[in-house]
Amino acid sequence: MNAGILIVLEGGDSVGKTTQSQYLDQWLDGHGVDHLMTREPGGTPLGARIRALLLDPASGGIDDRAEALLYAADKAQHVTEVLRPALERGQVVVCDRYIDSTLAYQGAGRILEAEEIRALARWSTDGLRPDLTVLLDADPAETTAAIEVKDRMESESLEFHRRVRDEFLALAARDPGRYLVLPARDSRESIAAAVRERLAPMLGIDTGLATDTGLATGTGPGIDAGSDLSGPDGTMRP
Ligand SMILES: Nc1ncnc2c1ncn2[C@@H]1O[C@H](COP(=O)(O)OP(=O)(O)OP(=O)(O)O)[C@@H](O)[C@H]1O
Ligand SMILES: Cc1cn([C@H]2C[C@H](O)[C@@H](COP(=O)(O)O)O2)c(=O)[nH]c1=O
Repeated sequence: MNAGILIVLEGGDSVGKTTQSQYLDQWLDGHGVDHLMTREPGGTPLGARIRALLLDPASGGIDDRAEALLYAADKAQHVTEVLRPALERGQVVVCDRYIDSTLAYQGAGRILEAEEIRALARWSTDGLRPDLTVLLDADPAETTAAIEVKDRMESESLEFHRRVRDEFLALAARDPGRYLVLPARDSRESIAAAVRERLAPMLGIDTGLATDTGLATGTGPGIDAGSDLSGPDGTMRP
């Protein structure tokens, strides 16, 4: 039985998961919520080495099933070493990618047998499911295709990334109570506000304002230069 809450950010490559993780991290900090930010693949020392293998274009033609098993190994280690202990401590855990990435990329993207991939994902995570998945949705022609230097997964075809997107949307449609689906090319701040609005009641945060950022005016976020978090005068937007 977990005392904590597992929130997952999902979506295709370059849809803005890291950006939204940073907003969320700052909001949780601002409200004094004991939380942990992590990601897959690469949320453990072993996972970091698996991630490097999986994403390096020099790894070349990794067999599809070998790829699925490497992602599964990363998950198993991450659940045991990081996710379960944090949830048992009662922390709010925010994870950049989780099971749905396996179902979407290995299942739909690589066209592996869906039931086998589901079983592998369940087994590797020891049945640990997210409390909420935030799916950032965008046409990969606008996101993945625009990446200048691509890793091994990002280098897959547009058709591959379209299958991935369609599977993410299908997973969300099957279980709408556990998903928040947001258009990934809306403004960064409006996406962050929608995430906060959904999470506040789950976390018992009384924001007072739906637009609450959890940040004091004038505290600078560590978000990239493309961010629209700060207003024209450098202060936080309300
Ligand atoms: N809402 C948005 N609208 C337009 N551009 C955005 C938005 N959010 C983030 N970006 C930009 O898109 C790029 C990718 O963002 P980010 O790194 O957050 O995505 P990601 O999903 O974490 O990527 P990856 O798949 O590599 O992990 C960055 O240049 C970022 O500034
Ligand atoms: C967890 C997981 C990830 N992937 C893919 C998705 C991305 O292309 C990369 C991870 O890169 P990011 O910069 O962290 O987004 O790996 C996957 O295919 N299967 C998975 O289970």
